[in-house]
Amino acid sequence: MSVTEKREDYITWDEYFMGVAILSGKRSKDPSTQVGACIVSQDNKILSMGYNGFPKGCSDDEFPWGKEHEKDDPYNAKYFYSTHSELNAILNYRGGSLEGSKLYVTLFPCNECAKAIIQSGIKTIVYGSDKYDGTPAVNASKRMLNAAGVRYYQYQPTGRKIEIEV
Ligand SMILES: O=c1ccn([C@H]2C[C@H](O)[C@@H](COP(=O)(O)O)O2)c(=O)[nH]1
Ligand SMILES: [Zn+2]
Repeated sequence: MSVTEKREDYITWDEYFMGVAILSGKRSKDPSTQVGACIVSQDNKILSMGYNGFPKGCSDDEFPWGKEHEKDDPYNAKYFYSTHSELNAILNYRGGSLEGSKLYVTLFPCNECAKAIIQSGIKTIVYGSDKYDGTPAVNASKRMLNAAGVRYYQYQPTGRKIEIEV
């Protein structure tokens, strides 16, 4: 029997782009927090993706992944070295302007990412976790995003399970 009706259980744009951001985060080698990002145009085209990791040439096997020495020995902790997923997504874009685009990201952007987001022209952020809400970095981020008129809202999970075999 041939099927002629349109499928109705296809995923929404938000599920699609947050799903891509989550999948991108699966590339991260960070043992504690994996973050993925996906930048989308106003007409729903994926422009760029990124995840948190060390810059090119900085070996995942040689640079430190720990965070416990953050205060007493920052040289041997990850924070000086990891490029955040949002910044990687912005830097990975080779097509020109990101003006008016939308960012899907699995963790609320820090203050450093907020600066890059604002300056690149991204106008909307859809974020997943806000686990660092209330920290100085996220407070500063929200302060700048609010001042710059960048809209942000938390992704509401639909509970849909998407299984892929790779
Ligand atoms: O805006 C952000 C903030 C953080 N990240 C990355 C940077 C690190 O690799 C982890 C955070 O590690 P913790 O162990 O949770 O401190 O997340 C990011 O990509 N974007
Ligand atoms: Zn950041």
